[in-house]
Amino acid sequence: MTRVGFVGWRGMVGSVLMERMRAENDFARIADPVFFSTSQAGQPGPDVGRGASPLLDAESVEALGEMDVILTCQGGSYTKAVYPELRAAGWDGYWIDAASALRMDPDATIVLDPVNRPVIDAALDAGKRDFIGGNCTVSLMLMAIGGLFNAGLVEWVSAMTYQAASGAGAKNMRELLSQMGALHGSVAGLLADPAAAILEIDRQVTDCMRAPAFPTANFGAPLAGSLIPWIDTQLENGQSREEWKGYAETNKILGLSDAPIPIDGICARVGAMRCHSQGLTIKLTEDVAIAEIERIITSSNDWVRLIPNEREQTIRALSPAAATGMLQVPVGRLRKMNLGNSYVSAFTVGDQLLWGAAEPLRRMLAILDERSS
Ligand SMILES: NC(=O)C1=CN([C@@H]2O[C@H](COP(=O)(O)OP(=O)(O)OC[C@H]3O[C@@H](n4cnc5c(N)ncnc54)[C@H](OP(=O)(O)O)[C@@H]3O)[C@@H](O)[C@H]2O)C=CC1
Ligand SMILES: N[C@@H](CC(=O)OP(=O)(O)O)C(=O)O
Repeated sequence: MTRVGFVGWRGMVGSVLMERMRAENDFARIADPVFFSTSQAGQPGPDVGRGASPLLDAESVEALGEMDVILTCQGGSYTKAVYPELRAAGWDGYWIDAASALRMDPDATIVLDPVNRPVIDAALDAGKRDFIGGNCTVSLMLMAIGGLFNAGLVEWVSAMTYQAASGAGAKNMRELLSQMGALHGSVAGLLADPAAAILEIDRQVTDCMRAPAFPTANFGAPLAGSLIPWIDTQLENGQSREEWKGYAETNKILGLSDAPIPIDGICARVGAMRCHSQGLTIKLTEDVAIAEIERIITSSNDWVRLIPNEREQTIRALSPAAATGMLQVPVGRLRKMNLGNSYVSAFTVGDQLLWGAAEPLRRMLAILDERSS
């Protein structure tokens, strides 16, 4: 690959991407990595092994138009503003994007290559140029149980999610910690006294959480010590946009949009930092033994980790505390449900900044390199 332009590289998702690219020595494969910024043009860019060059203006269609590939983690507003102008100016390079803006565009492909490499290859063969990372919750669900979909064993899925603060952005992660600190601070004296009444501690914590001074500017509601059962905007059918993405994006990723598999559930924000968790009810197309389901899941990609459905292993390995910062995607609590033999439960956890955001983009760049060499 010759000229690859990076936009949004210093944000939260972009920083994770940079870390991963450095760790995998990806920059060695790029002849000319070029770094852009919407706010710091002219300042020194990152040194990825060739010294630091000045940042270019991320809003300059002329400078962007020089790139063979543009990878952006800058966000949907940026994509909506810059992408149409760039294409209108005749740019026909590859556009790789973390934002949702272009995902459902008919010409765009949602990338999650351990699950949909054939869909990506077919799009490249057809001359497609837009490759977009999927919604974090969807990508993590498919990293966990994509094998069952690809084996044709899924009739429908209900996904109940427990999503981390990071999905809402860096400011929200800070706000979650501020909320935690405020709650602790409101009862620190009582906590130090083992004889203090727990119901008094609880009353003061609740008062703190409901007080106008409690920091909720970003979430709009308390998250620490509570949860928020709504993510993203409201649709007319009563779904949240995050819930809608579960159906629309899963089927697009799998190339099933003509005969979509029903997927629905409720998405909730919880006080985890950067790992999304999901409790899944899977209706199988046939009665398959749990051992066979486990075999299909474990053999579906190199990152999924089966956690036996036992208490000790589950509480040790199937949690945001265990999965954060890891590329492995643990999945467990697999069992047949009382609902009938073709109903299986599963619980999965994954780092939403890795497979949920940066990793599929990094790998798409590697696929372009692999196919060009
Ligand atoms: N957060 C998530 O979980 C996910 C996000 N996405 C997509 O990625 C987009 C970016 O998300 P995210 O990385 O969380 O956004 P950030 O707010 O962390 O970063 C976005 C941009 O803000 C600018 N910026 C301004 N001040 C700072 C600062 N102090 N430190 C770093 N950057 C700063 C940078 O652009 P500049 O250099 O131009 O000023 C940066 O690229 C989202 O809008 C979304 O579309 C996709 C999947 C998951
Ligand atoms: N909406 C996700 C994060 C995200 O950025 O999703 P998307 O890439 O689909 O906009 C969350 O809050 O957890």
